[in-house]
Amino acid sequence: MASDPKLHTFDDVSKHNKTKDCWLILSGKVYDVSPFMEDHPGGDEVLLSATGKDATNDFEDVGHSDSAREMMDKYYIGEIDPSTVPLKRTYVPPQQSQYNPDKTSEFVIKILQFPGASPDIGLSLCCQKLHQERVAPSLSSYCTLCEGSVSYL
Ligand code: HEM
Repeated sequence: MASDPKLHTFDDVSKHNKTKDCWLILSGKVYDVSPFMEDHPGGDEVLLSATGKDATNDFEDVGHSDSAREMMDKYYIGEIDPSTVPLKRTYVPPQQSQYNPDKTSEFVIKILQFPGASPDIGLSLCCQKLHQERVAPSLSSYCTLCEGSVSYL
């Protein structure tokens, strides 16, 4: 009767992350690829960078051949205990910073002060967007983009 495969914890597998001691997790299985490091056609560095995580996607992205997949049996040493694998982190986007009209004014002034800036470009502050139009600056005007009355700097 075949014995049950050895169950490895994620932390235990992750400790094997050196050139002469390298274990990988691929599709729930654990491989000790230490004897293969020098011979791996993709080099040893990619194997090292695939330690300490589920490397299935990295392995599949390369598009390994059938013969590469057959070779894997030689290095199989057991299964990963799924309950020990850390949950995937979800990306939480940083909070949008609040719009600060003062900063925009500073920005507009900087543009206007930019050497070589054409004197016939007026920058409107309508809708708090920076619409740039080739108009002669005047105190107030009508913005065709926002369809509203605006002031030009
Ligand atoms: C037990 C695990 C692995 C075995 C037996 C293995 C075997 C092989 C073999 C035989 C090749 C030659 C091309 C082919 O026949 O597909 C290859 C290429 C390659 N492998 Fe792996 N590999 C393993 C894991 C990995 C992992 C985890 C990575 C991580 C990204 C990786 C990255 C690469 C790369 C970048 C190449 C070169 C592809 C190219 O230049 O076309 N391999 N591997």
